[in-house]
Amino acid sequence: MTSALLRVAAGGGVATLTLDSPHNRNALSTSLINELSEALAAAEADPSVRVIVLSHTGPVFCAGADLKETQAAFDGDGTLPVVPLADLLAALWESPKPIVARVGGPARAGGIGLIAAADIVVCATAATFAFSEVRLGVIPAVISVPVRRRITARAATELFLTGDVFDAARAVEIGLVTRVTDDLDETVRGYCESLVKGAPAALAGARGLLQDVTVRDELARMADASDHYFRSPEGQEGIRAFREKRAPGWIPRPPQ
Ligand SMILES: C/C(=C\C(=O)SCCNC(=O)CCNC(=O)[C@H](O)C(C)(C)COP(=O)(O)OP(=O)(O)OC[C@H]1O[C@@H](n2cnc3c(N)ncnc32)[C@H](O)[C@@H]1OP(=O)(O)O)CC(=O)O
Repeated sequence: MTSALLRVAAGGGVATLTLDSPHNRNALSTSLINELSEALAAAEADPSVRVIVLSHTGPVFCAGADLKETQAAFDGDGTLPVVPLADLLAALWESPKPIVARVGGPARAGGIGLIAAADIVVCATAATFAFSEVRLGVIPAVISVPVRRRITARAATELFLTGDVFDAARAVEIGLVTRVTDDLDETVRGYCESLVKGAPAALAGARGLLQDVTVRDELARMADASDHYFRSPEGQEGIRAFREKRAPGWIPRPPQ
């Protein structure tokens, strides 16, 4: 399956799902999320596929939730992508097949959710990361579910609260990324060659050792929390400011 937003290629036991919406930095629209979910299900159902690679075209791995689509939802003409994103992250987390992420450039917010759900993450030296949600008036709710299972609590606290950009070396240090290299394709190929040597049922079982059964329920709860913040006055101001390319104007107020 190849569509307007996603390219799918298979060969040598590897299915590569390539985010292909470089004009908006592979932002996670509902359509792209649904296409990823369908391609993931197809790869899982195909016995010739032993390993799944998440990749991208363009300079950016993934800019997180599609903030322009989000605005359309506020205007009554669209949907928020957080519920389908929660379902996609649950499916990635529970997949019986190993997943390798090939990250050639920046990842932000929801894009880091995809990375955290992968088993092995190979990134370029120039890749950068940020949990930018609080700067937009929203929270890293859905993505916190896989991310908190990868990185230390100290790092999650610092990075979720500051929203600061961090580099590839820091991403390895905190456990988000497996390997930093400028030989991205060769390194990904090497991991895939190792993974296809494993017995399929044993690989699924080994992956299962690292999965915990609470993830799907937690993701559903976090999708509700995320939806709340996206629709809040702060969320709407942050996203409007992004669209209008200006700094948001936060109005201090007591907690709700
Ligand atoms: C899942 C949950 C929350 C979220 O995910 S909230 C989303 C948070 N995402 C961000 O804060 C990223 C915003 N984007 C950037 O910071 C930068 O674009 C970039 C990723 C660092 C790339 O920079 P670059 O300079 O290469 O590109 P431009 O900024 O010039 O963007 C080009 C083009 O793409 C549009 N765009 C970028 N990001 C998005 C986006 N997220 N949604 C929609 N569109 C995006 C940008 O507007 C430009 O378009 P033009 O029309 O050309 O202006 C919540 C939970 O976890 O629960």
